[in-house]
Amino acid sequence: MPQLHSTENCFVPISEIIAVEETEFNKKQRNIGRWQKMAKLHAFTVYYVKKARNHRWRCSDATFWCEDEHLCNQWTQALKELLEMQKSRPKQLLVYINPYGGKRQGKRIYEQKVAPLFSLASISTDVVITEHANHAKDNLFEVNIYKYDGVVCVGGDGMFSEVMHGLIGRMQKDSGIDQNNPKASLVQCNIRIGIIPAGSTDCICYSTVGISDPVTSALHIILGDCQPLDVSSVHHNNTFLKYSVSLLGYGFYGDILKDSEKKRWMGPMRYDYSGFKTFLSHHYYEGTIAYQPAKHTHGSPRDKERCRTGCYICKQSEKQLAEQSKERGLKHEEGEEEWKVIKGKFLAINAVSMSCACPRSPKGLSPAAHLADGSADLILVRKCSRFDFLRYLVRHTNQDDQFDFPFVDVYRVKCFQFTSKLSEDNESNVMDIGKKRFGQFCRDHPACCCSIVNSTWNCDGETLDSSAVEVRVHCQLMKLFARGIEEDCKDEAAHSQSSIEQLL
Ligand SMILES: Nc1ncnc2c1ncn2[C@@H]1O[C@H](COP(=O)(O)OP(=O)(O)OP(=O)(O)O)[C@@H](O)[C@H]1O
Ligand SMILES: CCCCCCCCCCCCC/C=C/[C@@H](O)[C@H](CO)NC(C)=O
Ligand SMILES: [Ca+2]
Repeated sequence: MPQLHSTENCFVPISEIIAVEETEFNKKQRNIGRWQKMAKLHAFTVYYVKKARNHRWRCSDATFWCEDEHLCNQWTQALKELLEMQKSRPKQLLVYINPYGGKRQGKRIYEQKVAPLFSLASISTDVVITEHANHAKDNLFEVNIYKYDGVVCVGGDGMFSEVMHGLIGRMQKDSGIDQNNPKASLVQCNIRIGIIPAGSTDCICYSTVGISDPVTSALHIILGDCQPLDVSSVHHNNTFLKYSVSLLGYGFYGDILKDSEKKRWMGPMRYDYSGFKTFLSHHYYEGTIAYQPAKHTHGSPRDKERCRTGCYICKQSEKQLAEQSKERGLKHEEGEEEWKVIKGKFLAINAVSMSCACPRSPKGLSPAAHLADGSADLILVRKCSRFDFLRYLVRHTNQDDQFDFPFVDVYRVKCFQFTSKLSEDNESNVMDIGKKRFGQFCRDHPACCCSIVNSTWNCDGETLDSSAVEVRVHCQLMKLFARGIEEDCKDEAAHSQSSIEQLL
């Protein structure tokens, strides 16, 4: 009876095999004398995902060989057929590379680390190297997107945002939905986006995969992972401004972004420089926030549990969404629910639809936020001393609870509106013109850092023009090639049922 031998003893679920290839078996590689006397050997190599520490994935391989050519072919054929049955895997991808994102390494990263893996997995690609901002977004309105199984962006959060706007915008256009209507039920986008991180913050990649690593992300794309994602729409006066999936930040994060845009030449360091400058300036802003609590979801921003692969809370929201679309026509009760109103002076107003974990802040701005529960966490940091604000910021980087301060409030919301004091004054026409012209800072208290100019909104790394905004979370509006952060990758692999070892 002919036997199959292998170079490695390993246990690999079919779902984690990248490719199977016939191999030239090189006897010289094996320094065992008796092999020299053997008849011609036939071999095939299985490329598979090896899970390393900290959510990092690598491509590993094991070669199997035997003397019987027929047996070897049967194995190769059977494995290839099993791979063909993995229907969620992409075959054709549209790739956009921002050559100027982050440390300007996007093109090199794609060519050296990602393209060889896509080619190993027999994925065909159309690659566009962007020539200017909005190139990818505009292009997505022109190409036949329906022939692709997914769109990949190589760059940072800003590049992802472009691709997301292109895809969501295109879906609404093709379905006749008016994006300017803040109450419109948007059409879900089923074409998945893959992110190859090559930016400065890479928060969306980190929060959905657990690491910013191009090879890991490429492997998630190859395996055909699928992670639904909440998207917030931002409007001003019935005009659509932007979509957001990570941070919508007014005050501190808005000011950092505005300052850092002038320092793009610094690369990722610009955020540290502008962060320090903004921290020292200690500006706070007056305004009114009205929000509707997210009553449909059971979680709370103060939960100890985190959103992880297969998250129960996100699954519940998915079920609710499916029920809602079945009952289409029966309008749901958003308008009837009560609005809560908060007025105050704030150093930062942050609304996050996901944790916003990134290498700078590994647990994120709201560690218990969910990727796909149809809600955002609204974090209000009220006027406090510089020292207290520093304590708050430092808690983004350690294990302590960043919401455990008397000057920080957090709410899980499904929609909110913000109006700055300045625009309220403007609208009610009681604005003192002298204030507008001369006083950048509060004339009553010159040293109090109370800014009577508006801050701007940082929307996933892009500045918005209006300070008054209306924001609504659209549950699971789009999908990524990701699976959320895994609890413990190694254990999961060891417990999987479908494996080569079982087949052997
Ligand atoms: N060829 C290009 N030239 C100039 N700008 C571009 C080009 N291609 C894309 N962009 C724009 O560059 C902006 C920033 O890119 P990207 O997000 O990749 O890097 P980053 O800003 O360094 O990283 P992060 O967003 O993670 O902080 C994007 O908003 C995108 O619109
Ligand atoms: C004195 C210690 C201060 C440490 C403060 C660390 C906090 C860093 C938290 C960064 C969160 C970033 C959230 C993501 C925002 C992105 O959308 C955006 C675009 O990439 N990035 C930024 C920096 O605005
Ligand atoms: Ca969410």
